[in-house]
Formats: sequence, structure tokens, C-alpha cells
Amino acid sequence: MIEARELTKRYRDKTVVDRLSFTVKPGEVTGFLGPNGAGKSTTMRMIVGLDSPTKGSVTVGGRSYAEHAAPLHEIGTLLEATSVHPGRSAFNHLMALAHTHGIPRRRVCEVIELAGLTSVAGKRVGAFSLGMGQRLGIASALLGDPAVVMLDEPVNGLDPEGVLWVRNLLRELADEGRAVMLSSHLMSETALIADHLVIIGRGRLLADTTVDGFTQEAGGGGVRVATAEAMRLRSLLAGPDVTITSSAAEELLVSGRDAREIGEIAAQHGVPLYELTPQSVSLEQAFMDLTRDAVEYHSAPAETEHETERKAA
Ligand SMILES: Nc1ncnc2c1ncn2[C@@H]1O[C@H](COP(=O)(O)OP(=O)(O)OP(=O)(O)O)[C@@H](O)[C@H]1O
Repeated sequence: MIEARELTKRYRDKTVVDRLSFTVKPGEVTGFLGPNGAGKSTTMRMIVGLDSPTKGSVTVGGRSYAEHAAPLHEIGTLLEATSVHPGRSAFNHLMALAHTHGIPRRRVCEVIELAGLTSVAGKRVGAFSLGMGQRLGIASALLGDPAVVMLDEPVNGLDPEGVLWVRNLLRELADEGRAVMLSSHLMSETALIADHLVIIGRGRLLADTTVDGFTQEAGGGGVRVATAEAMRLRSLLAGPDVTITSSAAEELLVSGRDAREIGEIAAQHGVPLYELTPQSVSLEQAFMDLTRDAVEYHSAPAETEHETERKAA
């Protein structure tokens, strides 16, 4: 388990992580999300003692990282700038790491197989592709059979097969009861892997929720209804918290009533419907809406598909 309480990091006058509290629980995959510069890497560095908090605290398995006698058994990490000796083979790299913790050769062979590196274990790490490097990083993280696994952007640069492999592996690790944390700036990809989401922007907590909860909230895009009797249906559906807009003669976009209610009201009054479609907002769009004010560098204000749809409605 990872527990951050009021975790804060300041560099001179800039607050990069701002009173951040969250928990990464065993048996779950927690997605740690935020736009570029949100403070994800800084937070992860503080978790493993590579940076010290200006205020607040973070513990792994109930203790600060530095208090663990054999941290590799407690938390396995894949961080951005993990250094490997380019001239060493993958096997020797892992063996060197294993030696520092008294981990047997058998475990090195196990993680090599687990990471799908068997055929390249003797190859120089310097000649590895990005994907193979990521696999080696993950193999290193798992070497100590840790209760907590924390990976910074683990699918970065991976091909679709590699992405699927990471997704399945993290699921298995969580199902074995480990606490798994992965950072990303891609909402849709993370939603496929994670159970829980901790979303930050400018170092602050923006959301701490389940993937299901976030998906449900993102689905609040109204219901599109098509009927030849649009005017009549409009007055039948009207109510205190109901908003109805129309972009075409036979089309309505209804907010405040779900598809079932609309279908029932239409049927009761004999109004034939040609279409009844709940409009889902994409997860990526919902994430961008949530973090909009927290993005450090905006690109040119291109109109998104969502905004175009909203304007049309
Ligand atoms: N050593 C440092 N000194 C000063 N500022 C720093 C330092 N390290 C990070 N920052 C700043 O802290 C902010 C957060 O950086 P961080 O790398 O933690 O964000 P991130 O969410 O991991 O971003 P990305 O997705 O781009 O990796 C950025 O504005 C960055 O410039």
C-alpha cells in the first residue's frame, strides 16, 4: 500500500506537488493521471525517496522508503531515467541488481521469462529497442517479488502487443494482491488497465475515483432522439431539470432524462421514435475537460469534435 498525506514539493517559488493525499490499495491497479508537468514523476520520486517532500509524507507498506532494509522486496519501480549499463547483457544487468539484495539466480531467470526476454537475455542492453528496454525495466521492478509495483508510463513506446502484455501483467499482479500504481497522461489507455484513478493537475488532486465512476460521469452527454413529432415530444418531455435542444427538424438532444424514460413517455403518447441514443462523452474528452485549467502549455485552440457537437446542438 502507498499512502500519501498532504504531500508537497516546492522548487524555489514553484509548488510542483501541492498537498496531495491518496492511497494505492493492494489488489487494485491505480492509474495516476495528469497532463504533462502535472507533478506525476516528482510524486513518484518522493515515494521512493529520490526527492524529499517539502511538507507532508508518503509511506510504502506503512513506512517511509528509507526505513525499509530491503526496499526492492517492498516496492518495485520503473521510473523514467532508470540507468542501465549499455554494454551489459540483460541477464547480467538483472544479476547485478539481484546481488545487491541477495536475490537468487533462479528469480532472475523467472523474471526474464515473465518479461518475455528469454531469447534476448544475452544481448547487450545498449542494442535493445524501446519496447525491450521497457520489458527489462519491468523485469527489474519485479525482481524482488514486491508487494507494491509502481511504473512511470509503462506503455510508452510499446507496440500494441507490448501494450496488451503490460495490461495483462498488471492485472495479474493486482489479482495476486499487490498494490499496483502506473502513471500516464492517456486516459483511455489507463481506463482499460486501472480499477482506480488518481488524477492531478498542477500538483493538485483533481479526482480520486473508480474507473467505473469516472466513466459514468463522462457519459452525461444527453440522449439524441429522432422523431417526426419532435415538437410534440419536446413538450411531453419538458420538466424542471430537463434541457432540450434541437439541431434538425426531426431531432432532439435531451439532457435530464435518460433513454428509458424518454422511450416510455414516447410510447405512452404514441410518438414513434426513429432513434434513441445516449450520447457518451469520450473518456479522453472528460479527462481534458477536467484538467483543462491545469495544462501548462496549451496548443493552438483547435476546435475539438466535442465542442463542434456542442455548438451544433
Ligand atoms: N528539479 C526540478 N527543479 C525545478 N522544477 C522542476 C524540477 N523537477 C520538476 N520540475 C517541474 O515540476 C513540474 C512537474 O514535473 P513532473 O516531471 O513531476 O511532471 P509530470 O506530471 O511527470 O510530467 P510529464 O508527464 O511531462 O512527465 C514541471 O513544471 C517541472 O518543470
